[in-house]
Amino acid sequence: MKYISTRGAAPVLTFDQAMMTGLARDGGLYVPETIPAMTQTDIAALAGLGYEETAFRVMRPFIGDCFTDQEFQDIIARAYAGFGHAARAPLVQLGPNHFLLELFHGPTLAFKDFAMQLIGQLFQAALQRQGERVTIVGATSGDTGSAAIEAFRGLEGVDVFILFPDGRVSEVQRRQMTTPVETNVHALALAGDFDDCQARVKDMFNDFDFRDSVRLAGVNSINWARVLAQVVYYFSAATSLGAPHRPVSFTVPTGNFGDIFAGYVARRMGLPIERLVIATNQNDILHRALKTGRYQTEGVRPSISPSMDIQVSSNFERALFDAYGRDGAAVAQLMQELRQTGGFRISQGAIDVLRETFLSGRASEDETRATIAGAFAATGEILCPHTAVGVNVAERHLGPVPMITLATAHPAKFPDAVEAAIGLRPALPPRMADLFVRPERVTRVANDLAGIESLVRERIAN
Ligand SMILES: Cc1ncc(COP(=O)(O)O)c(C=O)c1O
Ligand SMILES: N[C@@H](CCOP(=O)(O)O)C(=O)O
Repeated sequence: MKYISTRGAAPVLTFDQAMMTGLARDGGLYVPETIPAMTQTDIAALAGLGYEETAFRVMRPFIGDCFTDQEFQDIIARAYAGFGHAARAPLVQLGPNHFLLELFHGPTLAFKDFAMQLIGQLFQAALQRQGERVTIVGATSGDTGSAAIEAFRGLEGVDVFILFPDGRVSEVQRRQMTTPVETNVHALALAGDFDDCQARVKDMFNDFDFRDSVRLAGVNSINWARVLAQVVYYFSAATSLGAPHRPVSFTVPTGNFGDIFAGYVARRMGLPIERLVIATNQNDILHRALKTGRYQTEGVRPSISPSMDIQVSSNFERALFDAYGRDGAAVAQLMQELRQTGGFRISQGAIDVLRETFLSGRASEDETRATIAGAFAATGEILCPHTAVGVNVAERHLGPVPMITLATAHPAKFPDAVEAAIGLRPALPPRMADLFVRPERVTRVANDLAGIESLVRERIAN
């Protein structure tokens, strides 16, 4: 299995090389040269299997010969052993033909744990072979950072630097990043928004001198391994509702487009997904792009679903690559236009292709609060604000095909927003009971590439 860049001008890599590389050297994102197909029989055989076995069967064709079957099975087993639910990703019914896929039973209470726990194990195995150190730099609007720190803290051979937008993550998210005591993790509060954090991370990858000298690696969903791990729960959820004999649709609370792109990959592999519905908050660039054909940034507006406060949605590039017939030069041109003018028009052919798979909707702040209140009153289920954005949009797309909305985080990560909607503060699990009394360790940084690079160099030299 080979991996190619969405901009068509970077070296072709194997799975483990693509994983350790992160962003391609032409600025693009790695994708598999071909998407492996699963037959109806392969998919039917997943029904009733445990999550780990499903994960092995779905991901195995993407790995090539980077790991033996036994190594890969052991890696998967270790990755999900710490999850707080036997099913790992349980499905609960929210209403007639509407289901919630609970993805918040991992160690940091968000869907990011599914991928981050796995790539923590994959990195460890790869680094042990190579005997080298790497420097991971990541950008977060709250959840990727805490999941990455949890997965990599204390790991031999790895330093982790996480840039988060100062004052724009929830207190639980911030404390998950700033309270671990391990000296290989570094929480950096940047004066700016998530897009600034993500742009500085990409700048570091595009500064080859810096990139090579610190052996830079990335754990954002620019890393293909992140997306791959998320493909699995689309299969586990769909087969438990009768796939491949019964199609399903998914609604996905969306920001950086990584999670929904994983659903797109599952569909391309043969999983009968009728529609993938993009649910955005008031930062609705993806919804507007689908509706109008123009991808236009507008500046981030802070919301009660802060992890989705994103305008430059990294993985949309992967979807554009396919929609433009895998024409890397065309994608490179769009991305240059985005950098220079803040937007671009999607060609008619490409927007038609995207609309065959994706629908979209936007939930306002009031609609999000009302959805949290409505779901609680009707079912007793407490939704996190991101999940509520998904549920609100999903409710407008219900039909004869079962709809599965991804519940992307635990409500206790966003107690203020939940309390404002239902008057109750959801409790953190007992293992996190002391989160609010642990001392914090954080470094404030300006939105300045050179300053951040020298801080990284200094810290890894000590
Ligand atoms: C809780 C939560 N929901 C939804 C999203 C959006 O996911 P994606 O960025 O993969 O579109 C995020 C951030 O990634 C998140 O943390
Ligand atoms: N919502 C994310 C933003 C980063 O997305 P990623 O999936 O590319 O890592 C977060 O919580 O940090």
